[in-house]
Amino acid sequence: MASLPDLLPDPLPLPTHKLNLELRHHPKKGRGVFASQPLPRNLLLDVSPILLFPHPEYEAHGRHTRLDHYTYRWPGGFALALGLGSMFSHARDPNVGFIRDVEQSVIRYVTLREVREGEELCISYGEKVWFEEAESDDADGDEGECQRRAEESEPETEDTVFARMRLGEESDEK
Ligand SMILES: C[S@@+](CC[C@H](N)C(=O)[O-])C[C@H]1O[C@@H](n2cnc3c(N)ncnc32)[C@H](O)[C@@H]1O
Repeated sequence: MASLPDLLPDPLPLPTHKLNLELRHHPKKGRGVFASQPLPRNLLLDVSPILLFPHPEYEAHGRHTRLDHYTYRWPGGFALALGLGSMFSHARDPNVGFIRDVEQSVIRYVTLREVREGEELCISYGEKVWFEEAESDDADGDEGECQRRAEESEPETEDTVFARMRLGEESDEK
């Protein structure tokens, strides 16, 4: 996950996005989404359409490929978030929550608290992840941090609880 072709610019600005965000490469995490501007809490960051792989097709093919690092559990199969949705790194204390909208076949990503300029935007993939979690001070120090120090975090309330909708919450596999 860590390799990035030499010719790709890093960081890569996302000028067509309405917010000032960019993709940055981390040696252990691979690419992730960073805020290039301060963001308020409860801000809709992205509405990512999903591509659904029905169970039989996924079990026969997708499960055995890199796709399996990206998919969300979804009624009827597994879903790949198109666009920014597939680029968010994992954090145990995420600053972004996601809501699966099954009817519209999209996932909405919303900030759970204020985000500083330069902070990484992370969701929670769940309790059990399938990779060795990179420490926030591995490479970028504070710049790569998804988590604020506890004293700076807002207390969890009912409207932040959707961050607990884990990627693969119904499964032991993810
Ligand atoms: C949904 S993808 C995220 C985008 C990915 N980083 C990329 O460059 O395409 C999930 C993968 O990112 C990596 N990853 C995400 N969060 C991580 C973390 N906190 N520590 C280490 N690796 C992480 C893992 O390799 C994981 O399988």
